[in-house]
Amino acid sequence: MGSDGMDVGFLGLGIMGIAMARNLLKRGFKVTVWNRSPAKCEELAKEGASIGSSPADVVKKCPITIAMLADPSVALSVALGPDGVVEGISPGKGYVDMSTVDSGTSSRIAEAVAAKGGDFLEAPVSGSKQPAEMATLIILAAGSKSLFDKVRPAFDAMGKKSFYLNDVGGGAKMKLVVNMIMGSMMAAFSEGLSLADKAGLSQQTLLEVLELGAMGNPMFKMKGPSMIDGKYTTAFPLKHQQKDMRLALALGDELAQSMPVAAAANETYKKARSLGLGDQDFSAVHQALAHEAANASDSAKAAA
Ligand SMILES: NC(=O)C1=CN([C@@H]2O[C@H](COP(=O)(O)OP(=O)(O)OC[C@H]3O[C@@H](n4cnc5c(N)ncnc54)[C@H](OP(=O)(O)O)[C@@H]3O)[C@@H](O)[C@H]2O)C=CC1
Ligand SMILES: O=CC(=O)O
Repeated sequence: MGSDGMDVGFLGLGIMGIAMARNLLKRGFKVTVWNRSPAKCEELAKEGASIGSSPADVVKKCPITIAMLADPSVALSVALGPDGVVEGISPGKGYVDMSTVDSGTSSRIAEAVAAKGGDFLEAPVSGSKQPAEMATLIILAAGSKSLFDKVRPAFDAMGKKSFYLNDVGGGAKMKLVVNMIMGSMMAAFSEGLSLADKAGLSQQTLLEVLELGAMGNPMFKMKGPSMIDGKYTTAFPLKHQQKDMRLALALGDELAQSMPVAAAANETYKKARSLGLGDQDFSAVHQALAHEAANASDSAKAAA
């Protein structure tokens, strides 16, 4: 399916949003963008985008508006705040929020959009900076089925597979489960690298052993070598991974689902944030463990 010159609004040009909006432009969509920091809009304007003056302005200009924003409080303020999305909604307009948020946030936005006669779809994505650039995201949509069908060409321009997961909440919850697993895996991987190092083993050999067996996976393969070098170039900011752990744990609380592994991993991400690592890649959780190790060895020296 092609774009047929379809008009789409795009709010939020962070690491993910700028790559996704760029793919829409490349596939022939007419894109109107808005971002809190205007410099990023200028960058896309050079590639053919129009710039809206506020979220409400973008929604008024476009039949469908997509958002990719930091977290629940930002998603709520951009949707419901002054000059926000809901101010621009009128019957027939569609709003697609692709940010990773909890289902309660999504439902509040859905209700406000519906009250103005609009359609709402939540559509968080699995896949990081590179899949966003390569248009290979996995899209986890839920909400209005007719809006899902209408926005499908745009999803196809940004991703490799789109799931329709029924009522609002289905996409948000699926994304949180997936990222809770990813965050726990990364924390365990970081502990393993640190333990191997302390045990006098080659971390490089550990990577090779993992890769050859059933635990081999693209994430360890891609992130492992730079983690060994202590480099954490941001693709998925650690502060967002910790937000996802927190939201997944809240879902577990609500459903009385025991999640001891995720709870322990969350503590490590919190520690990493407290060390000022929130804007680095989530693999910098490895640094928090190195910090613990350095502190432990300082205490041992002091006690000796
Ligand atoms: N990076 C990744 O690998 C992935 C991220 N996600 C999720 O996608 C969403 C976006 O992620 P990502 O692009 O990495 O995040 P970034 O932190 O790079 O971008 C966040 C976006 O939110 C905007 N924003 C932040 N605070 C405010 C505010 N107070 N008011 C208005 N706008 C604001 C930023 O604007 P400004 O430019 O002005 O700061 C920016 O456009 C998050 O929910 C994240 O969890 C999902 C899959 C992968
Ligand atoms: O949310 C992050 C991702 O890589 O997916």
